Amino acid sequence: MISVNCGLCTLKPQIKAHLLFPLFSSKNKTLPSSYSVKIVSSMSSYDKELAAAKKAASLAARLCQKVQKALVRSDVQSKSDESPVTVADYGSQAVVSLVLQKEIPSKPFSLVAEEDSADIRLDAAKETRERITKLVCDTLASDESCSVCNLSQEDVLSAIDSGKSEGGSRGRHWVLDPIDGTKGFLRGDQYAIALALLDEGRVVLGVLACPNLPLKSISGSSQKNLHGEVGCLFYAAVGSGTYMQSLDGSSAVKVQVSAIDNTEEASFFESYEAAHSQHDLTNTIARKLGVKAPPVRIDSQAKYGALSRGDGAIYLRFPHKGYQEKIWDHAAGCIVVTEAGGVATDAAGNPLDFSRGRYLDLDTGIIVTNQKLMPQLLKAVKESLEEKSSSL
Ligand SMILES: Nc1ncnc2c1ncn2[C@@H]1O[C@H](COP(=O)(O)O)[C@@H](O)[C@H]1OP(=O)(O)O
Ligand SMILES: [Mg+2]
Ligand SMILES: [Mg+2]
Ligand SMILES: [Mg+2]
Repeated sequence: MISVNCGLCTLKPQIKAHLLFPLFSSKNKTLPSSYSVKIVSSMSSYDKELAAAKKAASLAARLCQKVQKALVRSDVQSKSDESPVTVADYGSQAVVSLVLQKEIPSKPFSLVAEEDSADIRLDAAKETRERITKLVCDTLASDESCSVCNLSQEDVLSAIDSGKSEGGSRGRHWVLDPIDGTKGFLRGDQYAIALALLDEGRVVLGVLACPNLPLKSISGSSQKNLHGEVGCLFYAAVGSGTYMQSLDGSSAVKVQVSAIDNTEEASFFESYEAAHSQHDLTNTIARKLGVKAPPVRIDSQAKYGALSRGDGAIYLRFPHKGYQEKIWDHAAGCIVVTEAGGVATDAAGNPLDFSRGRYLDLDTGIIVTNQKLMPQLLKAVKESLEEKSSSL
C-alpha cells in the first residue's frame, strides 16, 4: 500500500488534501491504480537532515546521469583493488559533501565515504581533476539555491577527502556510497547514490537515488528489459516509514515490502555480477524454499529500493570468501527496507551493526525479506551453508 507524505503536518487534513491531490498529476506522474492513498505525517527529529540528504543525493544523481549519458574512456580508472572508479564517483562524493556541509553548517561534519582523492592528485591526473571540478561546479550551479559556484580544484579535492572519517558508535556520521554499482553504471544499467546518517551507531535516515530504476514495479523483469519512465528517490527516517518519489520531483508515496508469506510465490534479487555474490549458493537457497521465479539480477542498492516497494520478496547477498562488506554498501538500503516493514540480517540472523567503523563485521552474508518469510529463509540459508561446507 502507498500513502502520501505531505510534509504539511501542521495543516488541517482538509487543507492538506486540497493542497496535495493536484500534485498527483504534476508532470504526468500518476500513482499506479493498484495503490491506495492516504495522507500521513512523517515529521521526525531528523527532518532537516533528511531534506539535506535528499537534495544532496538528487544533485549527485544529476551529475552521474550526465556522465553516464556521454561516458568516455578517460572518465574511467582502476583502483588498487582492480575495481573501477569514474569521474562521476568522485564528482558525486564532492557534491554530496559540499551540499551537506552547506545545508547543515551548525553540526560537526563527519562523513564515511568510499572514495578519496589520492589517485586524482597525481600529476598524470590533471585533466581528470579539471573535469571533476567542472562537473561539480556545473551541477551545483544548476540548482537555484546554489546559484554561484567558484570552487577551486583544491576545494573539490578536500570535499572528497572529508569522507575519510572512521565512523563508529559515538556522535553523528554521514555514510556515503557516491556510486554504488559502478560496474552497472559503466554498462549503462542500474546504480545508486546511497546516503545514510548514523546517530550513536544507529542508522537514523537513508536516501537511495536510483536514476535508472523504473518508477513502476520491475517485478518479473530482468535488468536488460526494464521499461517505462525511470529515476526513483527512496528515503526513510527512523520511525517514519519509507517513501518514494521521482527524481524530477513528483509527490512522494509511502511504500511497503511485499506481504507474501508463501515462499513458492516469492521472487528474489541478487547481484548482476557473479563476482560479487555466490550465485550457486543463492540458487540452492531458492530451491530449498521452492521459489519458482528465476532470480532478478540487478546492480547496486537499487535492489533494496525495489524490495522496499514489494517488487520482489527476498534479497540474497553472499560475497566470495575474503570480501569484507563496507557500511556504505548497506546503511541506506537497510533503513529503506526496514522502515518499509522488512528485515535485514546477516546469514545467522543477527542485525547489521553499522557502529563498528568503515566495515561491517558479518557472519557470511546478508539476507533481506519481510517478517513472515524470515524464519523460513534463515532455515534454508543455514541448511545450504552447512551442505556447502560439508561438500568442500
Ligand atoms: N569483489 C566484490 N565482491 C562483492 N562486492 C563487491 C566486490 N567489488 C565491489 N563490490 C561492491 O558490491 C556492490 C555492488 O554490488 P552488486 O553486485 O549488488 O551490484 C558495490 O558496492 C560494489 O562496490 P562499488 O560501490 O564500488 O560499485
Ligand atoms: Mg567502488
Ligand atoms: Mg558500493
Ligand atoms: Mg561505490
